[in-house]
Amino acid sequence: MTELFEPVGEHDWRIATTATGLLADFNAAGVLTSSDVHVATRIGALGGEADERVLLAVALAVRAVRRGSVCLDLATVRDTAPELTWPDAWPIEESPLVAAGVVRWDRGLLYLDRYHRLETQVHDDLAARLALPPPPVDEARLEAALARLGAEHFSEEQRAAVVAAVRRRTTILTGGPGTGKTTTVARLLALLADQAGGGLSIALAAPTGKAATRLQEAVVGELDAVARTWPEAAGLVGRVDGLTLHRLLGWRPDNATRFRHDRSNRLKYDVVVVDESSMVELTMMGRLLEALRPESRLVLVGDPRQLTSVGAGAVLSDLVAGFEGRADSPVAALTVNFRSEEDIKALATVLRDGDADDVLRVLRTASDQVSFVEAADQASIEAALREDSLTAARAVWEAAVAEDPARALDALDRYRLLCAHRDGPYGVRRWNHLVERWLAEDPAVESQHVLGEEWYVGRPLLVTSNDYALDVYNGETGVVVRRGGRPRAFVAGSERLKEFAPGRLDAVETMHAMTIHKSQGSQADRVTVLLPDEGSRLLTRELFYTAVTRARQHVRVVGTEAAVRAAVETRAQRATGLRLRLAEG
Ligand SMILES: Nc1ncnc2c1ncn2[C@@H]1O[C@H](COP(=O)(O)OP(=O)(O)OP(=O)(O)O)[C@@H](O)[C@H]1O
Repeated sequence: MTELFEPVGEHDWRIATTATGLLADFNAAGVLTSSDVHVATRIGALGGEADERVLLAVALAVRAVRRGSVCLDLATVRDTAPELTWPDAWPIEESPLVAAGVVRWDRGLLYLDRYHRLETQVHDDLAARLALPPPPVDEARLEAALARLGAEHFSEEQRAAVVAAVRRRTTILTGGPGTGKTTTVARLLALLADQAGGGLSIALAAPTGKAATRLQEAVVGELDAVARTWPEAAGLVGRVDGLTLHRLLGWRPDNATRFRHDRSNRLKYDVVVVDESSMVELTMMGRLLEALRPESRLVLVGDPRQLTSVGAGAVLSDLVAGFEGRADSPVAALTVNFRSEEDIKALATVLRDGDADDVLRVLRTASDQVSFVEAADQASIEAALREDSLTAARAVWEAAVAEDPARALDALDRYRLLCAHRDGPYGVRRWNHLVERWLAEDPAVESQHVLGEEWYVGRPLLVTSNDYALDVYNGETGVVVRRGGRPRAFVAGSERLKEFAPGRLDAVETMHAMTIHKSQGSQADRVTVLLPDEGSRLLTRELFYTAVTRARQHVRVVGTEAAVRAAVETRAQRATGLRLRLAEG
């Protein structure tokens, strides 16, 4: 799908007034922004390249990175805007920019040098890990430990996955929600600790604080379950550290892309598990791989069908596709969903297969787990959303005025309204305002606490960036709760509820509604997915799949048939070379 902007006049900031020739044409047509043009022009000037076709390609490569790709596929780039006049040839190979290493031409893909280095590093570090001799395994011990894990709640594919993972230093454990990834990780840790005789240092990491907290809690809970048949298991595993990837690698105040741990200062952990790996961008994967000791174990866990990272790359889905068919593939896939209701699973399956008619059929089949509200105009959408959103907000508010933060946070996890956009008629901002208004108008609610007050009691919160000083992390959720007559903010942390004077938290948003991107790594009992209109450039199959799979008991889709079709038929495509490199291995 084309992403173009409509210049609003000759002074539009997106128009590069100094551009000429092809760059000016593509800028005026809204394909390139002025910053794409300026970066390409500057690179051309520094590298001695004046051919406007090469400069156009460089500007398109800058644009590609801006939109999440790692490189530019020149063979297909014309599809971006077929109506424009494109060069007949791309004289990239002879360009002095390639000779100088400013850009890279590799397997028919054009890279800015930084991304080429990153992608190559990720590939090479992974390849080096796979080439190491496998870790020693005490087979008799493994067999005895497997017997102690029992067979209950332990499927054949889960067993196969843990056994394969014990024998490898690197494992990629994939599966949709509820397929037992966390259960499998807990059992794997028990087996590894047993092999080592205890004393393993274990990090459970995730891209967001919320996901890291969830992983840690779930693993500890699963180890308790394991203790029913193997009482020593939890003691053998010992302490597990749940932390964000930024924290694991050692965040540095002076540098946003470098960390304290790197190739010269490796991580001390024996085992590093990374959950929600689909959200890990190429840069972070590169930093993680270089910081691991070669002999340590790495377990990447995630669902490759979910939305990719915000930053460039699609690492998890590249790894899964790139290793397909390779004898040394470290991928272990879990396919059976044990948690969601049957109809939600059916919807996720047809979405994965990508037939819009099937998706519509499942949506329209009567079910108490899946419903479809076919609504196009704002009044009908508001009418459809009001009751559930208000009921959920009121439950949070009631617990908050009752001075009960734990109940308020629990109420927050019962329901989620998900939007694709932040702004506009289908955006989080508008729906947050609407729910606040409904709450204020509700006779059961003390309205003075809602309208006109930033820190009103019952305000649900979403933390939007890591704050190491306050110990709050991106993705964590909270509620403003009354305490001693005053509002206090409570955020759910890994081990405890964290309490703050409200004004101290600055990177928070109201969370009556949430973007689908931000919802990754969390689930709620009931989920409403508000689809934007079919022209939205955010509408993709991956987005829709991610939204639907957040629901445990009920998912309601609100939108039009055209929007459903557009979502199912549009793939979130990113150009990367990682899967090609891996497939060649
Ligand atoms: N083999 C099994 N038989 C029955 N129930 C199972 C089995 N494996 C896991 N479960 C249960 O299914 C639920 C989901 O498991 P788990 O949380 O490990 O999945 P997950 O893949 O980590 O899900 P998510 O990514 O959504 O958190 C849990 O309640 C777990 O106890």
